[in-house]
Amino acid sequence: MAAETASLLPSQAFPSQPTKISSIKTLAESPGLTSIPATHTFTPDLHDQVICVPEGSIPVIDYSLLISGTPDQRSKTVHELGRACQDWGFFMVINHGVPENLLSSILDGCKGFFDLPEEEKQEFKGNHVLDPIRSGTSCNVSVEKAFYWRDFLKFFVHPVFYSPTKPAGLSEISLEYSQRVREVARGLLKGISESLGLEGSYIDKALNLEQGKQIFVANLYPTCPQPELAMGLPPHSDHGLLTLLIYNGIGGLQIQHEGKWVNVCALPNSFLVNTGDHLEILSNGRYKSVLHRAMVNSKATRISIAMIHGPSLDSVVSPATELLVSSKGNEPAAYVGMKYKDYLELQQSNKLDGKSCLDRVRSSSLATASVCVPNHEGNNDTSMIS
Ligand SMILES: O=C(O)CCC(=O)C(=O)O
Ligand SMILES: [Fe+2]
Repeated sequence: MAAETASLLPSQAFPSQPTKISSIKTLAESPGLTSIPATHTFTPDLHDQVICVPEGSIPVIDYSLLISGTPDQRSKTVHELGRACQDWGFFMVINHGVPENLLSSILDGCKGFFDLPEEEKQEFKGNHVLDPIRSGTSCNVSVEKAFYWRDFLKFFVHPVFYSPTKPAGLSEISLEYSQRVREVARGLLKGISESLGLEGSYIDKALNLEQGKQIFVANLYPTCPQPELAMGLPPHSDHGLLTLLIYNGIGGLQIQHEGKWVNVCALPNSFLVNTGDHLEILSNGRYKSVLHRAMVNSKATRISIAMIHGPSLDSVVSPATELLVSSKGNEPAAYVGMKYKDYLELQQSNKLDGKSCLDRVRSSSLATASVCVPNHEGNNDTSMIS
């Protein structure tokens, strides 16, 4: 077993075949582990400068004002949402109405999944990026060169609800959690539509959110003996419109703001929300998706749950035409239309690499670039989008 070998060998002698390490959890729990395998080592420049921003600089949105505030409070909150999306691509949401005990139960449920014996987790391994339930380690071990200090469980919860059948109770709690979070995401997207000068229901209708894809992603970052050499998740943007994230009180999320990395600490009982690539596309670049990454530590295991909210799989997403025409003249569309399903496959089948997936649908890159859309056998067919 990889775990037993791991404690006996120096880091250079770890198996170069990453698939031998079935989970970081097993590896991290191997007795006497003092170094990490070369396969999981990142060059230090990824741990570049992190800055501290003054307390209170990260935008906070009071959801209750958006839903049941006075007209003045509502329009002020819509304005704040717009500023947060434009200046940060990131904000915290308080007073969202999702009960605190549901947040702790869902985090416990995910811990229960990661604590299952390896063979039981393997039952939910999945093969293809669009399989409705997948669990594993790193991100996409077939294309990555260095592997992340992270195990994951992903499952699709809308429009059709899937969930692992183990551990007992996870399915029920994740159904309730998904529904409650989805409601909040739709409320936020309504406010975001308005902040763009569009009708409140614009995004909902244009991207068919009634059938919107919602993906539950649980991340486990075990303690790491050399956290300065490891990466929980490398810099990336999320593919959807909005991601709502919670975690178990152990920090590690960093977002990029004005070119610098900023540590994020959630206010108690809040959601951390980041804007995704499809909000950037729809808004024609007014609201850029935020780069973020997850760091690991040597003291405590971190669990996070990212809930990704995207368009329906069949929606072809392009910039809102209403944003391209104004009294000042026409603005060119900065992105070409692509079916969300194809984008999702593209991003999930490639290594996580900043915003490289979004770069492929930028209009400016079209003259020179071709777009690789993986087929269902996982091979890459190169096709030009036009
Ligand atoms: O664990 C975190 O804080 C970030 C997770 C994340 O970025 C993701 O799952 O896409
Ligand atoms: Fe992410």
